Amino acid sequence: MAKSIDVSDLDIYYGDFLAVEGVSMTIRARSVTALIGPSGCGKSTFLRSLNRMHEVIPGARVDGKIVIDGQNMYDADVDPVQVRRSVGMVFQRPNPFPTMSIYENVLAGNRLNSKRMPKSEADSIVEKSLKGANLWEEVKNRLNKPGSSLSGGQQQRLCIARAIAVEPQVLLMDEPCSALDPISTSAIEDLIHDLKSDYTIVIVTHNMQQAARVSEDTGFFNLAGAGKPGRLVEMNPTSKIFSNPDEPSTEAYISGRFG
Ligand SMILES: Nc1ncnc2c1ncn2[C@@H]1O[C@H](COP(=O)(O)OP(=O)(O)OP(=O)(O)O)[C@@H](O)[C@H]1O
Repeated sequence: MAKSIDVSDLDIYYGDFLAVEGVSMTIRARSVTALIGPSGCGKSTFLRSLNRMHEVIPGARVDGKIVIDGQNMYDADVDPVQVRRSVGMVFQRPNPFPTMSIYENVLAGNRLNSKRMPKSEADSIVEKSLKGANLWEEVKNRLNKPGSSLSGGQQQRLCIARAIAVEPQVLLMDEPCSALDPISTSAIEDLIHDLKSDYTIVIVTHNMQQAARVSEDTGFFNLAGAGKPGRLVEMNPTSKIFSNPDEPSTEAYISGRFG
């Protein structure tokens, strides 16, 4: 079940360095939220805080709340491994396990999480996930070939299949198309469109057209100045951000005047 996410007063640190300050936003369930802004304003840092990947960096921490389904993910009794299971992530560069088969790549998260699984159940997860990632038809006859035998765009769809195989509630995507050609990018964008009926999706992108094409809501992050933390300047429906934003700096950024 897709869930909405309520972020309040979130500060994100690397040691003493405050990288992102005072973010509050609601990310709607079953919709796509795009995060845009100039380099270094903290988009990826914020994204990683949404599934507690940020804290794997020594000294990294957050203050504030991220509530999913009534539960603050940063409460002391919440297991970060469980959070990462329910909030999946897809990275900039496709990162399938290169020597592992396509079949085993899809199951990698399930194998980590669970007990032994009957072959029939594994087969059905693999088929369902690859269908969900729009990759099944292309690979169904070569499931035992290595993940590295696929094209870059196929590898990224394989990573999406791996992420959805554990049935997360939320899917985070950090510039998922930046290493892909336009045709593969278009396939991933179509896939994002299909996936949003089941998942809450948050995507970081440098590509304004992509944000406009795929998302319902957009958050614009910016730095108040050199050495200052990144902040969420404006969060609004994507159509408004790209036609009539509230803030002059959003307008300046989307019209290419900086960043
Ligand atoms: N592992 C780290 N340790 C210390 N500081 C970091 C680390 N990762 C990022 N930062 C700093 O945090 C700030 C935000 O970086 P982040 O990568 O989140 O920005 P971004 O908006 O995603 O940038 P880009 O668009 O270039 O990917 C930057 O000042 C960056 O130097």
